[in-house]
Amino acid sequence: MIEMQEVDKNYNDFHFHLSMKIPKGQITGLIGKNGAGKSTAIKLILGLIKPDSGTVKVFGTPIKKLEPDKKQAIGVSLAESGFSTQLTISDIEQILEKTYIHFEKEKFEQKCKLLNLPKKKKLQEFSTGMKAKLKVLTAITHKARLLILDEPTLGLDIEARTEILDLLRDYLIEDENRSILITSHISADLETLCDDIYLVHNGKLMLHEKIDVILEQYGILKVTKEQYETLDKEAILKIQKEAYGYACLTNDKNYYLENYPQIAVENGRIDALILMTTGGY
Ligand SMILES: Nc1ncnc2c1ncn2[C@@H]1O[C@H](COP(=O)(O)OP(=O)(O)OP(=O)(O)O)[C@@H](O)[C@H]1O
Repeated sequence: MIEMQEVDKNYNDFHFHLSMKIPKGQITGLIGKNGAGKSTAIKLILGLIKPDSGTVKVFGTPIKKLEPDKKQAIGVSLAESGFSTQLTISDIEQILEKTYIHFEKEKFEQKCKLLNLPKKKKLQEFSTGMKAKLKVLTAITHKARLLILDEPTLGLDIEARTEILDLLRDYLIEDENRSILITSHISADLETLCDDIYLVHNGKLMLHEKIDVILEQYGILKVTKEQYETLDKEAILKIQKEAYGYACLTNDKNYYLENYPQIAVENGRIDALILMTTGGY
């Protein structure tokens, strides 16, 4: 669905370099702290900015050369909705109807009701949650095969986040060949949604792993200075100094659970992974 090969983009002192593959039927999470390069990746994929070198293909073709019907098969949700704040949902519905050949009007209206989105209010009167839901809704209601979502749950409370994640799950249930690329800076939401995770930091790939592997095999060992001295460090990826001793990131927690029963081992969670992989030594 998406293939990014050895792509470079330089902004003053920020150097982005990434290769990434998003196959059919998979939800891929692109995660990293603020300023890691997530939006840069999305803009490169959508052809909104040009790479300095490398290639980006969507459906096997550089985005600028995509035929119109293939462009219609991409659903996008970016930081800015692209709609004037003077518009209402009724206005937007008409725009979507004219823009997309496969616009699903009934589904759009039904979901607006379900999500309590008012049809007659102008966007400028919408809350953050309402705007976020509308952005995702416009991306999923024209039978897109690929969704590209930049921080769709940013700044939302748990209820609004759950509603958005449910929309995305329903979208995938409708057709298992669909794919989603979703970015987030710190979010446990992605653990329940994604199949695959790319973790970026300072424009570079720090980790690419299946979510199942992260949850089953990654862990953080909490060790005292004495325990640290005798610890087998073969499967330790990162070490961080703590008040009690050290926190050690491993991709083989079961080895430590079996061989060092006295050591406390926390399960690998995405938030902890971001902190450990981008800090420590
Ligand atoms: N047009 C631009 N000109 C110069 N620098 C830019 C430009 N766009 C982005 N950058 C820089 O690129 C870096 C990565 O920004 P990017 O928006 O991709 O990060 P991000 O991971 O999406 O962050 P956030 O979670 O805060 O949205 C930042 O240092 C940013 O200042």
